[in-house]
Amino acid sequence: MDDLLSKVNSPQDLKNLSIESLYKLAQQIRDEIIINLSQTGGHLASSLGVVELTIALHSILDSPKDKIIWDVGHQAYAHKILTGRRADFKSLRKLNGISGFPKRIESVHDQVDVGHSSTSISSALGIACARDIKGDDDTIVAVIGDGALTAGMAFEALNHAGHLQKDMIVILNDNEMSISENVGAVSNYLDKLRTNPKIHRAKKDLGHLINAIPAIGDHLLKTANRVKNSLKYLLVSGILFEEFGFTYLGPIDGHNIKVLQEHIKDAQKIGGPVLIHTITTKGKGYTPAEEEPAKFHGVGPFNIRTGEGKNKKQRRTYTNIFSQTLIDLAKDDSEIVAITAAMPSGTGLNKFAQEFPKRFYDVGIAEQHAITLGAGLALNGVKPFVTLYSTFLQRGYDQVMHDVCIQNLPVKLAIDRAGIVGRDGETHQGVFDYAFLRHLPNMTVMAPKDENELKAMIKLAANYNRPIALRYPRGEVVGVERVEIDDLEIGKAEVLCEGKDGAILAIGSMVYPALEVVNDLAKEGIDLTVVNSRFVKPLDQELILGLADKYNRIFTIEEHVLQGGFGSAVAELLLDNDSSVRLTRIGLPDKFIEHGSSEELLARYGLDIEGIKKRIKEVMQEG
Ligand SMILES: Cc1ncc(C[n+]2csc(CCOP(=O)(O)OP(=O)(O)O)c2C)c(N)n1
Ligand SMILES: CC(=O)[C@@H](O)[C@H](O)COP(=O)(O)O
Ligand SMILES: [Mg+2]
Repeated sequence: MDDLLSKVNSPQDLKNLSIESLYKLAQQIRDEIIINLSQTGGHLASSLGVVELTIALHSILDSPKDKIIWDVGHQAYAHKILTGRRADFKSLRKLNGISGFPKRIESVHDQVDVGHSSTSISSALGIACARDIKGDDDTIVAVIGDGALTAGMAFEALNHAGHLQKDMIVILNDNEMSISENVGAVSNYLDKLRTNPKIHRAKKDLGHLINAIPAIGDHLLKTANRVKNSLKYLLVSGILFEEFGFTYLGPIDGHNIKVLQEHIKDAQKIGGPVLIHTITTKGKGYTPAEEEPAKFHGVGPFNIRTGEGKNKKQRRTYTNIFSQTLIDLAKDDSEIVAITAAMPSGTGLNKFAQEFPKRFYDVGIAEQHAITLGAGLALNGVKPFVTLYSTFLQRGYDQVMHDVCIQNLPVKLAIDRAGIVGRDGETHQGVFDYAFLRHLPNMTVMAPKDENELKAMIKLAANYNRPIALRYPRGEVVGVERVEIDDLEIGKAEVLCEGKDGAILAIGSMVYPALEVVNDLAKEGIDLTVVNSRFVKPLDQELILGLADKYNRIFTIEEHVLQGGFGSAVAELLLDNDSSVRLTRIGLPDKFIEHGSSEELLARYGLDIEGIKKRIKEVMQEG
C-alpha cells in the first residue's frame, strides 16, 4: 500500500489528498497507533475512535491559525502524528519523550495543555473572545466526549457560549462511553438524540430544502443557514443544545470523513456557536478494543494479536486492598456507601458496585458533586466513602471546605493515585493533597505505609465521626506479613527503630524507603530513628517535640511537594515551639512533575533510596 503516512508531516499535506487517500491514511494512522502502543502503552481506545474526525478537522481547517482544542487530550494521538510528531511517537509517555496529552511546548498545533476533563468549551470560548477582540477570523473548535460532557464545567461553558453567540464549533464525540459506560441523564439524552426518528426525518427534509434554495450571495448565506437549521428543529422540539443557544447539527457518522468535512464547513458558514454531534465507536478498527473499550481505554504494553497485556503478573495494589476492605466492612455495616466520579474500575469500586448496587453511586465526571453528595449522605446518617484520584479531588476543594469541613461532617475521602503516578505526567501527579487538605479546620489527614495500615485506616475512617482523608499511591502494595493493626489512634505516630544521631519522620509511601536508608546508613556509622508518622493532621506533637529536644537533626520525607506538605507542618510545629533542631525536608520541588515511569521520576527528584541517602549524608556531614 502507498505509504501515505511518511508523506504527511503537517496538516497542510492533507489538503490535496483524495477522499480515498484520506481513508487509506486513516488505516495507516490506526496501525501506527496500535503498533506503538503495544510497546509503550497509553490511551488506545479513545484515540482509535477519532482518527477520521482528526483527519477531517485537519483537512478542512488551517491549523495552527485555526485552533482545535481537545478535551482531556487522551484522544489526541492521531493529531500528534499528523502534526509532525510521528518520529517521536515511540517515546510517548516516556521520560524525556512526548507527552500523552497535548502540550503547548511540544507543538504549535497544541493549543491548550490538558489532562483533566471538560475544560475544552471554556478554553475555546476564551480563545474565541480574544480572537474577536483582536479582530482575527480563526475557526475555533472544541472536541469533547460524551463522558466529559457530564461535568458541570462543560455546561457552565455551554451556558455562557450560547449567551455570547461567538463563532465557535463544539464537536461532541459521542461513543456512549466514559472510561466505563457513560452514566446519567445526559447520557440517556444523547441516546435519545441518536435514535430519534424525527431528527433523522428532519435532516432528510432539510437536505431537500437546502437543495431547493437558489444560489445566494455570501452575506446572505449565514442567515439562510441559520434559518434552515432553526426550521429543522421546529420539527423536533426541545433539542437541549438549541435551547442553550447553539445550532445543533447531527447526529452524524463520525467515521465518515466526507460527511464530517461537510458538516465542519457548514458549521463555519452558519456562524455563532454550532454543535456537531458525531457518533463514533470507541476502539474503532481494533477488534479487542471495540469489544472491550473500557479495558483498552488505558493500556500497558500488549500483544497485538490477542489483545492480552504483556505484564500478566497479578498485582496486589493499594486500590484492590481498598476495594476488598470496603466490601468486607460494608457487609457488616449497612451504612457504608461508596461514590466514584466516573472511575469505577480505576478506584476498584466496580467490585463494590456488584456487591452493593444500591449503596454505590457513579456520578459521572463530577468530582465537586461527588463530594457534596457525600456531605448530603452524611447529613442524613450514612457513611460515604468519596473515592477520587488525588489529582481529580483538586476540583472539589471548595466542596471539601464548604460542604464537609465547615459542617464537620463524617465524609471519608479515599484518595487514590496519591503521589507520583508516572506516565500521565504533570496534570495527573497527585502531589498537592496534603497541602490543600491539612489547612482545613476539622479535617484529619492520614497515609498508610503498607496494606495492613491501609486496612486499619479504612476501618478507622468508617467509624470516625468527622471529616477524614486517607491517601494511598498508585500501584503495588509493599509486601509485608499480613497482620491486624489494632493500635491505630488519631494523631499517633509509630516509632519503628531508634538511633542516637537524629530522626527521620516519614509518611505513607516513604516509610519503607526510610527504613532501608537507615539500615544502609547504619553500616556507615550513622544511627537514626525512624518514625512512621501516619498522620499529617493532627501531627503527633508530643512525639515530634520530644525528638526535637533529644536530637539536633530531624528529617521529614514525603511523596508530595515540599510547599505546604508534611514537612511544612512539622516545620510550623517546631517554629511555634521555639525549637532549635535543624530540620531537613525531603520531598518534591516547587514545579510540575513531568511524565516518565514512577521509579525514574522518584530517582530524578531524589526520592529513591540513593537520593534520600545522599541528602541525609550531606546534612549529617555538615557537622
Ligand atoms: C476531572 C477529571 N476527572 C476524571 C478524569 C479521568 N478520565 C479521563 S478520560 C475519562 C472519560 C472521558 O470520556 P469521554 O469524554 O467520553 O472520552 P472517550 O474516552 O470516550 O473518548 C475520564 C473519566 C479526568 N481526566 N478528569
Ligand atoms: C486520561 C485519564 O485521566 C485517565 O485515563 C487516567 O490516565 C487513568 O489513570 P490510571 O491509569 O492511573 O487509572
Ligand atoms: Mg466517550
